Amino acid sequence: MESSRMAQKSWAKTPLWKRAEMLHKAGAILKDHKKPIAECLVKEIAKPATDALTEVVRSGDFVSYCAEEGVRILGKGEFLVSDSFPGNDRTKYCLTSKVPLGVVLAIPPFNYPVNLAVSKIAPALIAGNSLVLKPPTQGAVAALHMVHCFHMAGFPKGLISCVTGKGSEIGDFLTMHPGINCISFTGGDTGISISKKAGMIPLQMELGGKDACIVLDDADLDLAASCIVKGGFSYSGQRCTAVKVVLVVESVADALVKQVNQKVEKLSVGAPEDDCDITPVVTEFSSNFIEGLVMDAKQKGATLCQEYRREGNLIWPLLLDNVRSDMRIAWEEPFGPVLPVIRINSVEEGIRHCNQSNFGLQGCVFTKDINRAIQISDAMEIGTVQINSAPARGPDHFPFQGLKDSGIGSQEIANLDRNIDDMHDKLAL
Ligand SMILES: NC(=O)c1ccc[n+]([C@@H]2O[C@H](COP(=O)([O-])OP(=O)(O)OC[C@H]3O[C@@H](n4cnc5c(N)ncnc54)[C@H](O)[C@@H]3O)[C@@H](O)[C@H]2O)c1
Repeated sequence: MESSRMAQKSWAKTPLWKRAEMLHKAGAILKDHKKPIAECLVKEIAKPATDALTEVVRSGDFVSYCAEEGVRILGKGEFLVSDSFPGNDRTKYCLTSKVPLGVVLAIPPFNYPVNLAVSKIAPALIAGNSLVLKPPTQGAVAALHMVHCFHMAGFPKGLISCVTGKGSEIGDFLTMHPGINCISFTGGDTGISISKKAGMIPLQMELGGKDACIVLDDADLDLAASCIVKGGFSYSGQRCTAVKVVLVVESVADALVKQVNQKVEKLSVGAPEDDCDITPVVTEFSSNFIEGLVMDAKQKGATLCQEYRREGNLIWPLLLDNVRSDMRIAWEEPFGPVLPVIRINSVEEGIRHCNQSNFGLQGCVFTKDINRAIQISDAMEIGTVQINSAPARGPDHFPFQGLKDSGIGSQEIANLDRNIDDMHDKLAL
């Protein structure tokens, strides 16, 4: 904490163009080291090999993009005159510019230990902050390699510190430390408890989701089924933006379920090294939790479209049809390759289900009627709605944020000028 505080002071005085130059260098080095870092992701979090490489490359690109946008956004200030407000003559002038917050604590989750770390690190650094990174337990080795790339680019060590350890053991020390000036967290409900414990500092929270996919009777069912399978089962469903509940109008439900099932049968199940679609989920605890949700739904009468199968932490993809709202899986986030389908009698019923959730991250609507799609999107109380496309974060420069228990603030570079995580407005009167 002390070295971070000291390093930040001189970093804030480093010219903006120089900060950008170093970030560009770090982005390039990160991409040069994509293979060893991706190998860590494969071993540590069972991410399929190709996706692991994509995560590192996209992270390198994001660092460069941040440097570029940062120079533009932070290079500007504002000039105000007093007579634009009633009752004032032109006797006062106001100059504003952005200044850094200080030490930013960055806590990413296990599912994107590199990308979701970099998406906190790069905006914070370009804005003149220092970083204390607490990587997830699973993914810590990949994160250490990634931080090493920043050090190789010439960033002083104290500026980016990586503190490994279990969140349950070192989390409180870090999040409640008086030397922290901002917390940028991505993860589950832990974020809610952190927000209650943290002091009076800016918080940015990207938390869980229960992304609903509403399918109307006029939808292109083949497209909807492809997006549901991609959205629901990529990285074995361990994505905040995974489709986590399908709400389909009864008249097309049989046809949709049939098409989704046909695609589910084709998913490969096995090792991440073999680039299988479905790989083991992250922990035994997680596997047991997913199994609990499946068994609860089964007991209460859901239709299991495939046989439930599990070997260790490897869970075969499963579609659960005829799920009802008294089942846990209708509301809880499995973070695994199991996807509930709720049949609805009207679009309003689908919107109601979506809005009753305590989450409000993303969702999607499938219909050929774009006017209806926009009206439904507007009615869904969530951060982002995808029309005729699966929920997803990105491209990485798009703003991304959750409502309700899904988060506070938006992390993206497009919002750098409005984003209190990385800087605040300084007034010079
Ligand atoms: N909204 C988003 O952008 C987004 C993106 C990815 C994942 N997620 C969410 O993340 C969750 C899955 O990730 P996870 O299992 O790693 O989440 P998690 O909340 O268990 O852990 C997230 C991070 O918090 C740390 N942590 C744990 N206890 C802590 C404590 N007391 N103090 C400080 N840090 C602590 C963990 O070590 C990890 O680094 C899902 O709920 C998913 O929806 C959200």
